[in-house]
Amino acid sequence: MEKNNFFVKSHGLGNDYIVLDSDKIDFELTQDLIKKICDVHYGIGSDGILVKYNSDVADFKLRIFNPDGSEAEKSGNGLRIFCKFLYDYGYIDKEEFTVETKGGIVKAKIEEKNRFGKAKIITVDMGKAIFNAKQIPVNTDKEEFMSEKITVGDKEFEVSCVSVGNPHCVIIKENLDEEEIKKYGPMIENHPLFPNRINVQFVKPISRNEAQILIWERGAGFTYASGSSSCGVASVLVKKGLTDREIKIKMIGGELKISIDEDWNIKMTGEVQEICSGYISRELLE
Ligand SMILES: N[C@@H](CCC[C@H](N)C(=O)O)C(=O)O
Repeated sequence: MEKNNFFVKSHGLGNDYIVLDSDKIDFELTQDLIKKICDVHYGIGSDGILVKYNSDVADFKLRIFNPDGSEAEKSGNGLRIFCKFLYDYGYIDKEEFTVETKGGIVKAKIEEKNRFGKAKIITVDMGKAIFNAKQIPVNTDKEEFMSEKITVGDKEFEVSCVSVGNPHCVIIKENLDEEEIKKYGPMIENHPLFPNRINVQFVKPISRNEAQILIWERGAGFTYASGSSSCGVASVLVKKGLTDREIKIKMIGGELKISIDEDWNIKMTGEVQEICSGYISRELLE
């Protein structure tokens, strides 16, 4: 196989990722190189990097890197973008297949194609919502960490934590303020309660089936959308009895449909779009 350092950049609702095939790159993806590739001025620019590997337990294996070089267990937009790449670039001709991630094996389904015959709307079975504090993980003796007050800088927040493969800290608000999440998001992400750091969401429930959210992503910062955040928020809203089990999560970048069954299995459906493809320059790699 030719190692030509081919990449594809796509976005899911403005949350953008670069996809690489581990068999087609001739460089080591170090933390410094990940930071450089994700930087919009010195690299290609993206909210993260997705790398394809072969799997022994699923059709494919995916590793997900944040722009600070850390590795994430799961990513909702990342998974839909990765599945589009696999389908569009002929790695698979079935419309349903499985992907191994650090946060578990997921099932994906291409629901709708665009006028070019490429994948457009994808559903991913994201796995189960986990509320057990140790598994999230949260540094606490409590069994779950729901509706708990924590102090962050000069402010107190009521937080509810959940894992959907990766960890989330959900805060229900009457009004959503971008400046506020940009100020407190990084402090909550790095709070001593969260040994693996955490993704942060501010949520305004709108109805039994809709909520608006703002996102501060672990390792990435303020993003326009996040699939796993949408799943985390929906799980907390259902657990608190604030919404039904079919919920539309609205973000700056667009909407995702989330559905959660009685056993806390989560399904996420939404769009993806390719931005560009190319070859990473030798000059960037040296
Ligand atoms: N954008 C993603 C989440 C990516 C991983 C996250 N930053 C983490 O470290 O857990 C999504 O769409 O889910």
